[in-house]
Amino acid sequence: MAKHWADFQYEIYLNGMTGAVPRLPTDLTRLEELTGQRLGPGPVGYVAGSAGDGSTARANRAALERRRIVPRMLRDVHERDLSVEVLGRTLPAPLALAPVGVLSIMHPDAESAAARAGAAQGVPFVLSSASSTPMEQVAEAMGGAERWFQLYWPKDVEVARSFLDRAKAAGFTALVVTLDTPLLSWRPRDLDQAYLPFLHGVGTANYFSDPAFRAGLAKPVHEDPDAAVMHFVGMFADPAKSWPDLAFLRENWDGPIVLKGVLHPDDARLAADAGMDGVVVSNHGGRQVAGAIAAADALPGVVEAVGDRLTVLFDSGVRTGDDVFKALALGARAVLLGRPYAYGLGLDGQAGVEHVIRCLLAELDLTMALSGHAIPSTIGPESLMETVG
Ligand SMILES: Cc1cc2nc3c(=O)[nH]c(=O)nc-3n(C[C@H](O)[C@H](O)[C@H](O)COP(=O)(O)O)c2cc1C
Ligand SMILES: CCCCCCCCCCCCCCC(=O)C(=O)O
Repeated sequence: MAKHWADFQYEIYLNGMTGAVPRLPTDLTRLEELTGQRLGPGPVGYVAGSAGDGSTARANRAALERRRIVPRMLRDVHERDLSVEVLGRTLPAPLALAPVGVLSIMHPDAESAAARAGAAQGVPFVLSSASSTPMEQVAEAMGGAERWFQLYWPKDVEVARSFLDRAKAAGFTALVVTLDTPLLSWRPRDLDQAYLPFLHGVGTANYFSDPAFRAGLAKPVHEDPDAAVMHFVGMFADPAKSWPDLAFLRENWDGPIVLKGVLHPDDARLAADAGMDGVVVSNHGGRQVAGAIAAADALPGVVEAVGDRLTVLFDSGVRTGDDVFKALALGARAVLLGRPYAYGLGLDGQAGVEHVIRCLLAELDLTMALSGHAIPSTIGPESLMETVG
């Protein structure tokens, strides 16, 4: 029998019989405010902030909230199974932890704690290129659990090749290539505080530990850290890349490749034509193009264009179990969760991330059951109604 994520609800109420209450709110939309009260303005601004005036991040929420679930009754939802097939693997639920860079600004245990939380709950962890912890160390913290590596495609081809080789050797099974960050966007919350952790050598661990990266330095990192930081800034991404360049990744990575940051159906078609395995429909949580289309509004068009050729994943704005339901109804195979787990980490380390995962999936499980769905594949466009305003 598959795990019933909703059992977390019983657990909480039963613990309450001894007077215990959860350490963190179970309404995950409250985590941002709580994090703001407990952590410094730099880290909180960096994580909670968005591009421009925040309109894309708001649009992400609005596009999900505008769509309402149409529950069905008397459909035998006693036994439920939330598992899904993603990139050739069976996941226990349609969820992965999105790549979130520089997690040490939230908690000293950073990516290792978040990865362990994912591993403990069976949820894949996607490690950012811009992590505070080298990929090998995160992999070790996870044991044999499912992990994917997110590539910020370095300008230097030897560093790119080295990242792919290291990720493969460290047991990362899928490559998630982020396309929407060839440059850092205009982020007023960070600009107003002149806050960018990378310039202090935080979030650069994969680079500073990389032999090909180090080979390009005149002096070792510890002797001239500022030069190492500037070397990182110069090679972090490459705005000159175009679609034919994807052949390099296909030649140098033998597992599944997923392109993250796709919003236009034609880009999704180009991804399929380039031999990719999937796309993440995402606007980077509203952090890159101010004024961009909401990710949930982009999802149906991408699914229609390539749903039969590629695995379509989704992120940007997911905060609740019903948001996950809506993304599935719009055609996503699974969702990636961003900021909420970073807040959980900031508030309570690994336990905080596990709390976030368990709340989200318990709410999804209950939303499915109460709407007449025992498995994700029965959820479809007819499960939603789009409302106006
Ligand atoms: C603090 C922060 C750092 C991020 N770092 C990365 C990153 O290194 N690589 C990447 O592909 N996406 C990164 N993202 C974007 C997430 O992977 C994801 O697309 C986004 O957070 C989803 O939106 P949500 O936060 O509304 O769930 C980052 C997001 C945040 C909030
Ligand atoms: C001397 C100033 C240089 C500014 C250029 C900075 C280049 C480094 C940018 C690293 C960005 C990592 C992004 C992580 C992420 O995805 C996010 O959303 O944040």
